[in-house]
Amino acid sequence: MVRNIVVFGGSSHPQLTQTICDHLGIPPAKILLAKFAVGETRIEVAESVRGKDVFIIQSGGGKVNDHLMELLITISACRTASAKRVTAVLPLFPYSRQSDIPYNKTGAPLAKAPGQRSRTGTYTFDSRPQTPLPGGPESAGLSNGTHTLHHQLGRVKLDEQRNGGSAPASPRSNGNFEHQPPRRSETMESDKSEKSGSSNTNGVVNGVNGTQSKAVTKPPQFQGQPGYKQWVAQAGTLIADLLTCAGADHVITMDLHDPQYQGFFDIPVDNLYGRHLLRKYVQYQIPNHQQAVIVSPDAGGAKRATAIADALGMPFALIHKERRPTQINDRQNATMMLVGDVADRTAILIDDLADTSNTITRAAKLLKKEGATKVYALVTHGILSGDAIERINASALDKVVVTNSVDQADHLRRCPKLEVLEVGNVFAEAIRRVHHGESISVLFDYN
Ligand SMILES: O=P(O)(O)OC[C@H]1O[C@@H](O)[C@H](O)[C@@H]1O
Repeated sequence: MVRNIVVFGGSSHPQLTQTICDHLGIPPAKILLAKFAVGETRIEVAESVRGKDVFIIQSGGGKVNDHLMELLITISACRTASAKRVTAVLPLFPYSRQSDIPYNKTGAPLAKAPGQRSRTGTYTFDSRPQTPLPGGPESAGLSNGTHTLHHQLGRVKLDEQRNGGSAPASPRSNGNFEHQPPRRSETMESDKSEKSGSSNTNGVVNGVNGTQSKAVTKPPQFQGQPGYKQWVAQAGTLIADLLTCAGADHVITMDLHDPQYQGFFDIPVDNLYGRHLLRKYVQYQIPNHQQAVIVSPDAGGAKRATAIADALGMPFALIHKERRPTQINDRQNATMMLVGDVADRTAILIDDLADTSNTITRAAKLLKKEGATKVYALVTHGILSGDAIERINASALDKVVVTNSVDQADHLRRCPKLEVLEVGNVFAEAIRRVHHGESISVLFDYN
């Protein structure tokens, strides 16, 4: 039993809080988690935290924004109630996929404005916004791609003509854009002149009483320039700032989507590894694992997957997500291509998280097509939002193994292919070591 420590659990995962407290030999501290009718979060810390080492357990997933707000308010409450230190324990760190480039399920920045598709045609993640260069695009050597500035402008003009409008901007001879001067229809004359006056060609209005007043010119409408992306939020820094601003002194988490996200914080962040659990599962639960092959479903996860393959001396394969328009042949599944050999082997997909499960189910389809006899997906964070469970049930996946960094009770009921690994003991040990000021590097030792 550890002393002078207080562990609170948010509403995201009460069962994990209980498991952690059981390992620590203390009961979860009393806290009232409620809501006003309007939906605002209301917190009451129901026991003293003065001079105590406080740990607050709250995971991402589910109602992620509510959980985050609940965590921030609880941190703040403990801080103002004179806690000695406040540690936020986030088994799945919310918003960690938005630490750098904005995320959507195709991996592309969320940069398309509604209706922009028709203007930019086959604009893809790999297409760079083309910076206009002096001397025109051709002379600047931009004409070798299919998405040259002129090509895009041509499309814009064509679309505008079809729609009966005019192009939002016209290229000058040097390839730059300029605002078109406001047309007559865009000028708004003063009420008085509208009612009783007339305007001359200089935009000067003659009033009834012979006085002259200037026409009020409507400011030109803002028009995004073709080839430039809309501004998109990068929430990672904001979330880091919110946690520290609320009063967190320390963060404990697991398998951050981007490990470099730790650098966004100016407080210590312990990023525990879920891969130990995944590796042990491969080693002890998958028959003839030495003949199996570890597969990363994308290049971003290759390091994570090769760590397991190397530790167990297993072969490795990679699925390359092709984001550019490409020729589809036998070795491609629409936009996925396998690099490596899985024929007549068990394939084991390793990933940090499954949200919609689109990635792992599509990867499984490709692997079976490439001759894999069985496909496992081993994933640290089983978020499994929306119809992810139905997708898994209908997929070529034989088994999906996740940790309980996110509550899996409902998922387990609905998915016969699902198996859950316990992370409560890992977090309990990290909390114990942090509390006693012991090194936690042993939790990072891989072999
Ligand atoms: O396809 P879903 O399950 O929605 O998203 C999971 C994927 O999105 C990535 O960020 C993860 O690393 C994983 O590869």
